[in-house]
This record gives sequence, C-alpha cells and structure tokens, in this order.
Amino acid sequence: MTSQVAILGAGVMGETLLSGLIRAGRRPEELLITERREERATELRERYGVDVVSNVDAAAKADTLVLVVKPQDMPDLLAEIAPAVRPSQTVVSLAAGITTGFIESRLPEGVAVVRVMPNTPALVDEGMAAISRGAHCDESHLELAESLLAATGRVIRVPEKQQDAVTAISGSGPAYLFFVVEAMIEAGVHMGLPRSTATELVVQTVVGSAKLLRETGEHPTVLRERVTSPGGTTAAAVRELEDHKVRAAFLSAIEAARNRSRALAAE
Ligand SMILES: NC(=O)C1=CN([C@@H]2O[C@H](COP(=O)(O)OP(=O)(O)OC[C@H]3O[C@@H](n4cnc5c(N)ncnc54)[C@H](OP(=O)(O)O)[C@@H]3O)[C@@H](O)[C@H]2O)C=CC1
Ligand SMILES: O=C(O)[C@@H]1CCC=N1
Repeated sequence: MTSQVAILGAGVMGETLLSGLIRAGRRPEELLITERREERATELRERYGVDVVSNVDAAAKADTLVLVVKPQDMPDLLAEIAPAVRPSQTVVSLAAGITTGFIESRLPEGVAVVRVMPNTPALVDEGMAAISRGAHCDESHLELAESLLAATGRVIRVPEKQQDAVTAISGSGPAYLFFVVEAMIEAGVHMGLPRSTATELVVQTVVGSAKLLRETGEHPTVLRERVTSPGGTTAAAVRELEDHKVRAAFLSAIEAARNRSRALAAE
C-alpha cells in the first residue's frame, strides 16, 4: 500500500510543494490536497490530477499531513483535524512562526511534528528549506520531511530556536532580492535603457552572480572587491550604498521579519 501525503492548504507554497513532488516522480494517487475555495480546488484537480478532499478526510486517510495554511488560519485548521489525527501520522508544518509546541498542544498526545521553513525558488527546484524536530520526532520523521523537501531543492536541519531567523533570511529572502532587482531595473530605465534591455541585464547579472558565489565558494566580500576597480564605477556606487545605510537597512529589515515571525503564533 502506498504512503499518502496530504497537503492541507494549496495556495502559493502548497502548490509549489505539490508541483515539486509531482516533478520528482510522486504519482497523483499518492497525494491529496485540501482547499477552502471550490474554484481553486477545481483548478488544482485539473492541473495536477490529484484528489481534493476535506481536511478531515485528508487527516483520516494520509500518513503524512503537510500544513500549508497561513499562520493565522492554523488554530482553526488544527481544531478541525485534531479528532481525526493519530499518533502514527507525521505532521509537517510549513507555516512561519508556528512552533511545534503550538501544534503538538492542539493534536493528540504523541504526534510527531516537523517544522519546516521553505522558500519559493522551490518552484524551479532551487528551494532552500530548513527543518526542525518537535518533541515526538525521531530520525525517521526528519528523514521523511527531508525526502519531501529535497524534491524541490536543498534541505538543512536547524534547532527550532533558529527558525524565526531562518524565516527572515531564506523564507522571506527571495522577496528582498526581487526588490533589489526591481530597483536596478528602474535605475536602468531612468538612465534611458529600454525596459526589456534593463531586465535582461539585471536578471542575468543576478543569475551569474549567484552561480559565481556557489561555484567558487569565495566570500562575497572577495567577489565584490574583484568587481571594484580602484577609483572606478563600482567604488562610486558602493560609497552611495554605504552613505544611504543600505547595509543597516538590511539588518533592520531582517530583524523586523524575525520579530514578525515570533509574533505570528500569538495572533
Ligand atoms: N509564500 C512563501 O514564500 C512562503 C510561505 N510560507 C508559509 O506557507 C503558508 C502558506 O503561505 P502562502 O502559500 O503564501 O499563502 P496562501 O494564502 O497562498 O495559501 C494558503 C492557502 O490555504 C488555504 N486555506 C486556508 N485555510 C484553509 C483551511 N482551513 N482548509 C484548507 N485550505 C485552507 C487558503 O485558502 P484561501 O485562499 O481561501 O484563504 C490558501 O489557498 C504560510 O503559513 C506561510 O507562512 C513559508 C515559506 C515561504
Ligand atoms: O511573508 C511570509 O510571512 C511568508 C513566510 C516566509 C515567506 N513568506
């Protein structure tokens, strides 16, 4: 008998995981999804050939329950599924800020809960996910979560106390980089470049720079220094970034994301 994985809440992140599992070779019969809105359920059923069921049916049938609703929707979802959940199942939560203790306290005693922080580059199999064990997890539960997330990119294990910082760095991180990309494209347009030219220049520069970081393993400071010719253009630009306190702004922004993650479970 095949082990079933149910994704409860198939919005942006839930669909990202679903599509990754299918690309990695999981058969639609091994997957179940739940959705609140009928039109979204129909769209996903047609796109992936998966069954869309109620939360209670998913909790009753699947061996692994992956919770991908917004943190604010988590209390209601847990109250709904708790009567159907059994200690033999594994619960994997992708919600920002929601601790394993929060989930364990709302489910039957002994259920293994793994907390995961993924990110959207998982859509192109370049995701970064960090996983943490709850009180009732053993190695097999962590391996199960790793095998799910490894379908869409890299996976590391972190102590749960680091998850709010992880959320602020790699969970939200793609948005900061897209923000920088937007700003660079706008700068090109401002200087008279056609938008399509500016976009191609910036996107390939980001892809190339990421590859350079990954493939050389060099520290980013070293790579930045190699671009910075004495008395040249880059030095002029970096001076402006420092004058405008962009480094300090990143620190404050990422601390704000960490603090927001900490606050989410209390809402
Ligand atoms: N987006 C991202 O980059 C990342 C998101 N996450 C986490 O993933 C989770 C989902 O985020 P995201 O995908 O962006 O949000 P979305 O709003 O896109 O997805 C949540 C989905 O869950 C549905 N839903 C809500 N309540 C229920 C319920 N009781 N039963 C079934 N379905 C339900 C929502 O339906 P409806 O539309 O009707 O509300 C929606 O489709 C969050 O907890 C977030 O912290 C983690 C890392 C990265
Ligand atoms: O913005 C959010 O709350 C979610 C969690 C990390 C990325 N997106």
